[in-house]
Amino acid sequence: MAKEPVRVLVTGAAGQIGYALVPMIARGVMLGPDQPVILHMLDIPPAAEALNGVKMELVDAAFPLLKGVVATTDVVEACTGVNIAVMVGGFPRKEGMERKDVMSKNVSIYKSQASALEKHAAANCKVLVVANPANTNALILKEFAPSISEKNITCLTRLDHNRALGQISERLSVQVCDVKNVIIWGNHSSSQYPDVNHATVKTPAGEKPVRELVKDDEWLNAEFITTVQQRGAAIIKARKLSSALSAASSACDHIRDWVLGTPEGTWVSMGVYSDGSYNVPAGLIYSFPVTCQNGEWKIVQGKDCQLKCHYFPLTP
Ligand SMILES: NC(=O)C1=CN([C@@H]2O[C@H](COP(=O)(O)OP(=O)(O)OC[C@H]3O[C@@H](n4cnc5c(N)ncnc54)[C@H](O)[C@@H]3O)[C@@H](O)[C@H]2O)C=CC1
Ligand SMILES: O=C([O-])CC(=O)C(=O)O
Repeated sequence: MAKEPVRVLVTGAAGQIGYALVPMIARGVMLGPDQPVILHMLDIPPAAEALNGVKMELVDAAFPLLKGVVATTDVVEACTGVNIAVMVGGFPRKEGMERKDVMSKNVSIYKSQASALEKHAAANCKVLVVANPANTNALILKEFAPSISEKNITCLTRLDHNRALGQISERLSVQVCDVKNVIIWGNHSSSQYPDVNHATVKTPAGEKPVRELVKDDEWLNAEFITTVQQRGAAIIKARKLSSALSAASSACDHIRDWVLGTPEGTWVSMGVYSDGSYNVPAGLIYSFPVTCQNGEWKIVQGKDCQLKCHYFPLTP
């Protein structure tokens, strides 16, 4: 029997990431090739015409899994009945800005959208915050939507996780799908700590530690880390726009693994509500290694890393 459609909200849907993300969702990249979806797209009134253009293109693309499109500038209409909310709407940072520089612009947006989600989303709605500063916006959303379970509010650090996998794969000339179990600790900002100390590569002789194969601790402890930390800025410098394609793809990875589960023996990085694990103060939204099963994430324990403390002063 065909599955019931899942309603997926994308805020900022007329923007760069939105434009890359909505066709991925409609193609089944986020929720699987047998899961019908109804897309809810929200943007602000000045972007209404562009948003309508995106809706027209979604119709024109004739996606078999797409069972409906709500394109609106009304936050209540956008949030009503949604099962998954991907919060992309906001002001992006430009060249030369840190992510914290867009905080004041984005905080007020997250307050009002939190209330609408709390009142109108489906019970158990899962929320992924992408807009910067992502950890802070997620925390604000949690504050202003107190009845949404803290287990259901997350932020995107999967892009940083994927960037770390990509750097290792390039360095070793191996397939990215053979590299696993990097960890992004902390914030989606330049204070994050990309950690390869538990990461492995699948080789014909079995799984080998990344450090053993790279054989260059100096690179792993310095250039690798700063490359991942600064990758967003490098893309903005090159494109004059933020990393829309990879952010959209990573948002799909984040929700897919959360809903459908992480593969056996593999963890991923997600910004989640800290329960005090690894001495991270409870109540912060912090990126940890997690595994997912039955629609729930769980922090992987016992992967302490000595270097982590250097990155502890959290900046948004
Ligand atoms: N967490 C991550 O890994 C990444 C996060 N980002 C962040 O994602 C956000 C979106 O980036 P882009 O799509 O490149 O920006 P964009 O400027 O192309 O699109 C943002 C969209 O949000 C809309 N918007 C503004 N205020 C809104 C509101 N109150 N309600 C609904 N929509 C609203 C704008 O009209 C625009 O269409 C930015 O904050 C960016 O910094 C970008 C890349 C990676
Ligand atoms: O760097 C930015 O502002 C956009 C972003 O978050 C990223 O690409 O990681």
